[in-house]
Amino acid sequence: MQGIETKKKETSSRHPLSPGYETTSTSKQKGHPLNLIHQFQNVEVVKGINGLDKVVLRQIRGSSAEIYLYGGHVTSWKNDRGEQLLFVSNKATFKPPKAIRGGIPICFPQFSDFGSLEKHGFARNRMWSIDTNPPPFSTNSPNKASIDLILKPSKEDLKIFPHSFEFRLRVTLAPGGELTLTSRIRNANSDRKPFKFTFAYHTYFSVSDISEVRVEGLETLDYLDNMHKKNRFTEQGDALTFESEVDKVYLSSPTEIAFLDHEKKRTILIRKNGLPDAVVWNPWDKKSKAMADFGDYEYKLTLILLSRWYLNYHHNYLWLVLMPGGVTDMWLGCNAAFGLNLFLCQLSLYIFIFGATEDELWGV
Ligand SMILES: O=P(O)(O)OC[C@H]1O[C@@H](O)[C@H](O)[C@@H](O)[C@@H]1O
Repeated sequence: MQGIETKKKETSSRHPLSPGYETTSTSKQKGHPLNLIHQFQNVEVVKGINGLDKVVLRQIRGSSAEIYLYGGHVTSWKNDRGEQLLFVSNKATFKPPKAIRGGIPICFPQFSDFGSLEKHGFARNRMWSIDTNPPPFSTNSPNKASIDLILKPSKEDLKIFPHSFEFRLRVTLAPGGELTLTSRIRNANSDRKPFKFTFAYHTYFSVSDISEVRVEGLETLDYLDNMHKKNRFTEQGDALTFESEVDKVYLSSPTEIAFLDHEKKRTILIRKNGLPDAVVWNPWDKKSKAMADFGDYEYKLTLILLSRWYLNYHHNYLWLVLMPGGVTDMWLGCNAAFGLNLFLCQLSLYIFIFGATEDELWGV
């Protein structure tokens, strides 16, 4: 009884994009702020696991995506058949300060443990906020469901990373179910100093069985093998398949990578921009057992494919340097298609590209 009353009170007093808000007939009344911002029509903010706020994006044909404000973390991406395309561990804690295991963690301002910050940086375990007044979309893409999340450093963050920044994460779900994440990072230092950072989308995809998966687009590339002292090798063969632990960093990887799941008869296409490295990681059985928030056999159910800015050439890694007032965009688009015919998928990818150019994404 108490709970119901509280919810009523909160719902009526809150902005439609604030936590706890649900789309009701009342919210659709004329003049309601929700009706004034077209791109918010398919957006809902609800309570997720452990009471954490999450944004739900929906498309009319049935696809959806979920983003936790904790970490600016995409935890769900479903196609119009309702099939989950991302992996989240059954053991994921959804409890700060631990990052959520699975989905798409954002690694910023540091990738891995190369630097003085905590591993993979702090963005994945901070609370992000919703920007209710984001830059507009251009008129020829009115049907995208989209949310802009913002992360700015707290006083505590500035003690360990003394740079003022604004990180805008735009998550977009197109009518065909394509998911796009765009990260716009701005240097807001008032002392006019540049800062440097590394970055990654640490994407955990859901697969039927890792041994049934083939990755295309990385063959013949040079890679650094994290399992062999980061030594440099050249990939041989047609496509990547999996039969043991893998942790490889492909250098200068193409903007398009695909993986095919034979059992699910599904192809996922990944298109990235501003992210030259592609990391393929699967902990396999031994390492899985050592991770408290990862099931012993869940390595079979996920393909972890990171798109990152890091460029580690035998430890002489390059940071991305951002000048004062400067911005940089890095985006990742994923599109799921049925069947294992890459040509057909590329066709749909190109439709996707024309449907979501960078300019269009930012409405410029
Ligand atoms: O457990 P974390 O901090 O999420 O890191 C997961 C993994 O991230 C990968 O990027 C690294 O290559 C692995 O070595 C690491 O174990």
